[in-house]
Amino acid sequence: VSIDNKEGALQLNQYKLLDNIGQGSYGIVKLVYNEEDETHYAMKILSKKKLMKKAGVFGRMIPGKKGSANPLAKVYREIALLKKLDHPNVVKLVEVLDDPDEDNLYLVFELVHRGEILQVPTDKPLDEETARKNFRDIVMGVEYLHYQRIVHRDIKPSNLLVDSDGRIKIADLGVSTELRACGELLSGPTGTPAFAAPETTMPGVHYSGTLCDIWSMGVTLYCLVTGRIPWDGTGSIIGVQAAIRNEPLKFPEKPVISKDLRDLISRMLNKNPLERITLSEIKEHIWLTN
Ligand SMILES: COc1ccc(C(=O)/C=C\Nc2cc(OC)c(C(=O)O)cc2Cl)cc1
Repeated sequence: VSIDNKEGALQLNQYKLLDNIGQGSYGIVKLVYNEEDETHYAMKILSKKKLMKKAGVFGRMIPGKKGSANPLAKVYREIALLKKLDHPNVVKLVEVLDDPDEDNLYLVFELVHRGEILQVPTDKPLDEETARKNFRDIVMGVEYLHYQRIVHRDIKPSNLLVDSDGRIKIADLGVSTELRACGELLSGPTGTPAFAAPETTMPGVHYSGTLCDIWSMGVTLYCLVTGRIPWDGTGSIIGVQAAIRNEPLKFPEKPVISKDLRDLISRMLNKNPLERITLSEIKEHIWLTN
């Protein structure tokens, strides 16, 4: 990876780095311009040191030594898997730039032109017709990920990107933390507290990752049509988790939410994962089919 400073803009190989377009716990996402194919992309910049800490291994990375228990091997395997994912409602990883001697890892994704679906909180939530169109895309994308044995574990509006023809692509496929293979039971809190299922907040409780994604989709759908999160427990993480576990779901007076949509959201936000609506049941729900 050659880094140089052509006329003040940072250049990585054939990519000219432009504005910051995304920011999160994972790092940053920059708009980049590929001079070879004259196309813009989104480049997510990850720190290997941070990844290693998250992968639970400390100390120095052994650069390129064969067969070494290279702590980033897991991350590289995950990236290789993500490169194979191909679905219209999932962001497309096109290239990974990695210089063994450098701390940064650069993931190049196809640019999803209109960016995040909605900032929360907002006083301009989506109308139900738009939310229905968008949610159909989200359901298809999540169904594909679950089929590929990937549990997202951090579904929320900021990870839902809108492309130029209004279609939704799911982002943050988990490479910034350990791979999510569903089927295996998971434990421990992950993702964003306000969007995390109650069962993930109980210490030592093992839970099914796919059912947690359904919960997060429910919180996300609630956000899309109300502009707010359902439980905000005075802002502290413990407060949010307690509210999610104990407080009943309430809908605001305004905007008015249809009976069918309230029914669907309530079934996705069932605090008991075993009673929660499943993906195939969601696909048959009257709010999505009528
Ligand atoms: C206003 O115009 C805009 C156009 C595009 C964006 C944008 O792309 C933002 C984030 N992007 C991403 C984030 C990811 O993780 C957190 C991943 C991933 O790791 O899967 C992939 C992508 Cl692309 C923003 C504004």
